[in-house]
Amino acid sequence: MSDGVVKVGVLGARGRVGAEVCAGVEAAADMELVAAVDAGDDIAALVEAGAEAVVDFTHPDAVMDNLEFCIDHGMHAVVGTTGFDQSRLDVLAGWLADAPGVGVLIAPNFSIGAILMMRFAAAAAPFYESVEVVELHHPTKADAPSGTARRTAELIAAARREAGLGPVPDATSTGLEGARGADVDGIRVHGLRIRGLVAHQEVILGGPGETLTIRHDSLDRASFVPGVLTGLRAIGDHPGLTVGLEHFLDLD
Ligand SMILES: NC(=O)C1=CN([C@@H]2O[C@H](COP(=O)(O)OP(=O)(O)OC[C@H]3O[C@@H](n4cnc5c(N)ncnc54)[C@H](OP(=O)(O)O)[C@@H]3O)[C@@H](O)[C@H]2O)C=CC1
Ligand SMILES: O=C(O)C1=N[C@H](C(=O)O)C[C@H](O)C1
Repeated sequence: MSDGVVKVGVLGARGRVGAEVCAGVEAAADMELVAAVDAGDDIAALVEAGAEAVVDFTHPDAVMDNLEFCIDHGMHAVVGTTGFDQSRLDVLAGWLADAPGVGVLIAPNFSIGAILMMRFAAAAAPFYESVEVVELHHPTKADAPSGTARRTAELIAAARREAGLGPVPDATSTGLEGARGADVDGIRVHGLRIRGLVAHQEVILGGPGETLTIRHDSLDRASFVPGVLTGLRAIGDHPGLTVGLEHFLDLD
């Protein structure tokens, strides 16, 4: 980074998103792709290649070991891989406390539209009695519900609490288990897995006589790349743990 060119390593480089990220880094004038690592490769290649910042789009089961390695070796990390609950974030914060100067960005979604969708949903939440989240993805997705849906539900729940709203109305009903989706912080989240889809989400809010639907569609994984590059450009100046790309964007 000293000469203004970030030396980047990518973990999950042969995956659906990782391959797009490699192409984006190679096309960026202020970055150099020094290591492309996938399952079965030696992660030490990142150190040997002199990577300053590492992008991780791997798997929820792999990402913590990868991050421990990166932090131990003084490399910043920009992470799209999902599966981060509070206990994982606490572990990361603990590792980072022993690695001054190292920055890690965890972003549930790198697409600008998804970030705005979450923001709009949180802004609308105090005005509606009812709200549910529906995420729709390709059937080879590793996790359910999506990281974005979890984060959206948490943001909505926080906005409702802040506004003094009670629980969403829902008669205690009997029926098939699962029919009402998952409960994330009191907000119902429904996951659909459909061949042909990429990554999509609707937030449906309702009050007396009206509904508001906020929808975002990632139609191509290229939608995640500009956000990843933004994260790579910013992470060296943000030591410690950052959750959400919105902290590196000028949205106000
Ligand atoms: N935050 C965001 O904006 C986005 C996040 N994601 C998330 O990113 C993750 C990856 O998604 P996607 O690209 O679709 O998944 P893919 O399965 O297409 O790609 C993951 C790649 O990582 C490889 N891999 C697995 N373990 C390791 C490891 N320890 N080291 C290096 N490489 C490894 C896999 O190899 P193999 O197949 O052999 O296991 C595969 O090539 C998921 O958690 C997904 O939810 C996805 C899109 C956007
Ligand atoms: O696996 C995916 O594809 C995606 N994962 C992320 C998530 O779980 O939110 C981001 C986006 O939805 C695509």
